[in-house]
Amino acid sequence: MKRQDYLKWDEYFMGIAILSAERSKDPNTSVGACIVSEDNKILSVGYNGMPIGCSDDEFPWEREGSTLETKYVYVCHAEMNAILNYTGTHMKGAKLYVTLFPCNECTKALIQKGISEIIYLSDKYAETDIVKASKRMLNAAGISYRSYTPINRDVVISL
Ligand SMILES: Nc1ccn([C@H]2C[C@H](O)[C@@H](COP(=O)(O)O)O2)c(=O)n1
Ligand SMILES: [Zn+2]
Repeated sequence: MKRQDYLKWDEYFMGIAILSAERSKDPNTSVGACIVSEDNKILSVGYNGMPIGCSDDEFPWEREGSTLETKYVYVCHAEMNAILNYTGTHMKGAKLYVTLFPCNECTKALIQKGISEIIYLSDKYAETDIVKASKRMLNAAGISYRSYTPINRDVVISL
């Protein structure tokens, strides 16, 4: 009889998004993303981080202060990195697994790339206009989004 406690697709791909987030240097919010084809092949992964050539040690990670001394104007979002890291030709019909609901800017890019479903872990900024704008665009574009249902299981990786 086959193993019964294998990871189901949602668990596997959200697990990869969570693991990808562990690469982030953001001290407040680590985000991971995993883009998966219609037939459950991983197309790309990403996490939030500074652009290539912009040192993690020199660019700011502050949340508050003058605009140029906060992270927001520099950091690449996990979803944007996942899109940009993809080296294939098309992602039409693909799904996005992401640990935090996409912002409006990433949502525009996800729509334009043909993403058909978003599965997210946290929606902690749901009350912000940024996320409200994302949902408005996703609703208009007919793209579904759903909250990942945790299975309350620990998967331990010893490194
Ligand atoms: N969907 C998102 C939303 C945000 N991010 C990044 C941008 C920042 O590095 C961090 C949020 O920082 P906070 O304001 O919570 O201190 O997460 C992303 O990659 N994807
Ligand atoms: Zn974004």
